[in-house]
Amino acid sequence: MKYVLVINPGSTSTKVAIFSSESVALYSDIIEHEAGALSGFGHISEQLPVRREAISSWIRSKGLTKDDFIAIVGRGGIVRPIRCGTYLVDDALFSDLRDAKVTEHASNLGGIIAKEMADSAGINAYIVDPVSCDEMNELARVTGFPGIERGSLAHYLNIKAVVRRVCREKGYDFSGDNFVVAHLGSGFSIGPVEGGRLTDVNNANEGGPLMPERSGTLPLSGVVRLAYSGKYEEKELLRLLQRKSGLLAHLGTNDARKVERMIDEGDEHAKLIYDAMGYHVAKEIGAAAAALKGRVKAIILTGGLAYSAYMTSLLTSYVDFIAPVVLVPGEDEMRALFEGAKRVLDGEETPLNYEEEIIR
Ligand SMILES: Nc1ncnc2c1ncn2[C@@H]1O[C@H](COP(=O)(O)OP(=O)(O)O)[C@@H](O)[C@H]1O
Ligand SMILES: CCCC(=O)OP(=O)(O)O
Repeated sequence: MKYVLVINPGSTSTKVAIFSSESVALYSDIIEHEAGALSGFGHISEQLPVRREAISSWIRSKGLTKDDFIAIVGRGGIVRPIRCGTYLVDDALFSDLRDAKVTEHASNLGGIIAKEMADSAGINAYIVDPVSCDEMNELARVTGFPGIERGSLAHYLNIKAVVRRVCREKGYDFSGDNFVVAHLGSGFSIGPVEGGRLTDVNNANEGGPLMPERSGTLPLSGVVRLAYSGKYEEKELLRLLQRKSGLLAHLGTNDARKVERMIDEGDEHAKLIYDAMGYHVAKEIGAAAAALKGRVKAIILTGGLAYSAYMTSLLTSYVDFIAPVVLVPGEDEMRALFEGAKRVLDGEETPLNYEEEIIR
C-alpha cells in the first residue's frame, strides 16, 4: 500500500497526517516543538532541520519509510500571487518559498519540507490553495493612494474546502451560488465567495476586524506615528501588529476560551473588547454581502471561533437578516491538502505550474 504524507507547519507546531490512496486518514498528529526549539532563529527557513527531523522521526515511529509514499503535500505558503489549485513544487516555487520573497510565514516550510523529502524518495511534492492565492476582483484592489493596492492573503485552503463541504451537505451549487465566508482562527479571512472564488478579502495579516493576535485595520495616523516613533525596526513593528496585537494586547491572551471565562467572571473590559471583535466581524460580513449585492445563499462561519456559542450567537444576531448562518467549526486543512493532491494523483486535475500562474 502506498500513502500520501501531509505536512502543515504552524508557528509553534507541525501538523502531520498520512492518508491511504483510498482517502483514509491512517495517522494524524500535531508535533508540538519543544519550547525554544524554534525560537532563536532569525528566519523561519532556519527552522527547517528541526522540523524535518521531527517529521522523519514521526514517520519512523509509524514503522514507515520514505519508500512507502506516492506523494507529499505541504501547506504553502506566501509566494507571489497565483491562482488557486494544486501546484507541483518545482525549483522556481521551491526557491520563492525558501527565500520568502514576499514575507515570511511558517506555512512556507510545508512546501519546502515536502519537496526535500519527495526528492529523496523520487516522488512529487505539491502545495494546495496556498495563502497567497489571489482571486480578488479588480475593483477590490483599488485604494485611494496610487501605488498602494489592496492584496490578497487569506485562508484559501480552508475556505474552499468548507464551501465545497457545505455545498455537498446542503445541496448548494459550488460554481453557481454565492456565499460569505468568515474564517475565524488566530487570523481572520472574511469575504464574498462567488462561483467558488474568493473575490475580495480583508487580508488576514493587514486589515479587517481586530483578531486574537492581529490588529486588523487601524487609523492611518496612529500607524504612521508608530512607524516614526523610533521605537521599532520595520520587522519588529510588523510582528507587533500581526502577532502581538488584538485580544492578546488588550487582554493578555489570544485564547477566546479564556476571554469568555473572564467575561463569565464579570470582567467588563474583556466583554467590551470581545464584543467589539464580534461587531467588527459582523460589519466585515455585511461588507462582503454588499459586494455580492445581497445575493447570498449562506453565511459560513468557520475556524476555531466557530466553536464558540457566545461568538456565533453574537454574530448571528447581527447578520442573519442577510442569509442563514451555517457553522463549520475548526478547520480540515489536512484533508483539504490530501484531497488537492489526490485530484492530481487520480488525473482529475493537472498540477499547476507556478511560474505560468503568477498574476502580478
Ligand atoms: N471551543 C472553542 N471555543 C471558543 N473559542 C475557541 C474554541 N476553540 C478554539 N477557539 C479559539 O479560536 C482561536 C484560534 O482558532 P484556530 O482556528 O484554532 O487557530 P489557528 O489559526 O491557530 O489554527 C483562538 O482564539 C481559540 O481560543
Ligand atoms: C497570512 C494569511 C493566512 C494566515 O493568517 O494563516 P495563519 O492563521 O495560519 O497564520
